[in-house]
Amino acid sequence: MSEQTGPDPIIQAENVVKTYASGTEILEILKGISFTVSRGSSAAVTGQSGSGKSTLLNILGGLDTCDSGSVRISSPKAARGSSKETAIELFGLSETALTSYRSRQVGFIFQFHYLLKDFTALENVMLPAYIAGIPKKAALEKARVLLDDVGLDSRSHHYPSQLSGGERQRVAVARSIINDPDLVLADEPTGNLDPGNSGLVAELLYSLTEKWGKTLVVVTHDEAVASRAEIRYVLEAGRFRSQPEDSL
Ligand SMILES: Nc1ncnc2c1ncn2[C@@H]1O[C@H](COP(=O)(O)OP(=O)(O)OP(=O)(O)O)[C@@H](O)[C@H]1O
Repeated sequence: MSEQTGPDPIIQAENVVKTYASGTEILEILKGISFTVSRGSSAAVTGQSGSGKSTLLNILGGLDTCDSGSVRISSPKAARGSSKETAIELFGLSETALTSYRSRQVGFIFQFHYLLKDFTALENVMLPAYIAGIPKKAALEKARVLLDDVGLDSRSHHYPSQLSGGERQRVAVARSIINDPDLVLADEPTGNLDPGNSGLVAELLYSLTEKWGKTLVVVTHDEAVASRAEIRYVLEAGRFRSQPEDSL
């Protein structure tokens, strides 16, 4: 177990346990993980294939649930409008509340971009906002600004098949923040890219914290991506190594 405590934690995870059943066997993937991530910081999770990195990220994103433990996600102080802390506990949250959490409070970037092939880059970026109830015109305008920010304004009417791998992933980055989440979770975001495009996407990822004030948790095998994080966690045999590597 390893723990980092910051002044304004956005993630506070305690004793997170996750098992999977495989036939008659119970696989204990996460064996009681505790950690804190400060608002506006970046954290990288590395570890061997199968060590449970995606499982952990999915739990943080409300895409999967843990067997026991606690995962608290707190709201920003400014939004709270008072000094009283408000945090949601993901463990045990209803499916409806989890859906709302996934849609509004967290942005996802995956190894495979999951852009919808029949929609343009602009439409792909705007869709989560539209689905969340923002009127189409306003959602399109927001998407246009974000595509500009990721350097793809000239590609906004291109379909995914007309974009390069790196461009598709930049669209996915823009899409991840269209609903202005505090937290962005990225799972192997450069896993499908050549080194040049990986560098561009890594630059963009870390600008999420530096320019937009987001909190970034990235799972990666890419040392160039992991080395830029403020905190590094290494998953090993269901636990974090005793101390994060290269913590600032
Ligand atoms: N739904 C499931 N049912 C059973 N076992 C699962 C399930 N999902 C994941 N696992 C197992 O849990 C372990 C952790 O998987 P996970 O995808 O979190 O690893 P990872 O560290 O992200 O791996 P990689 O680096 O290869 O993506 C693996 O052994 C995997 O086979």
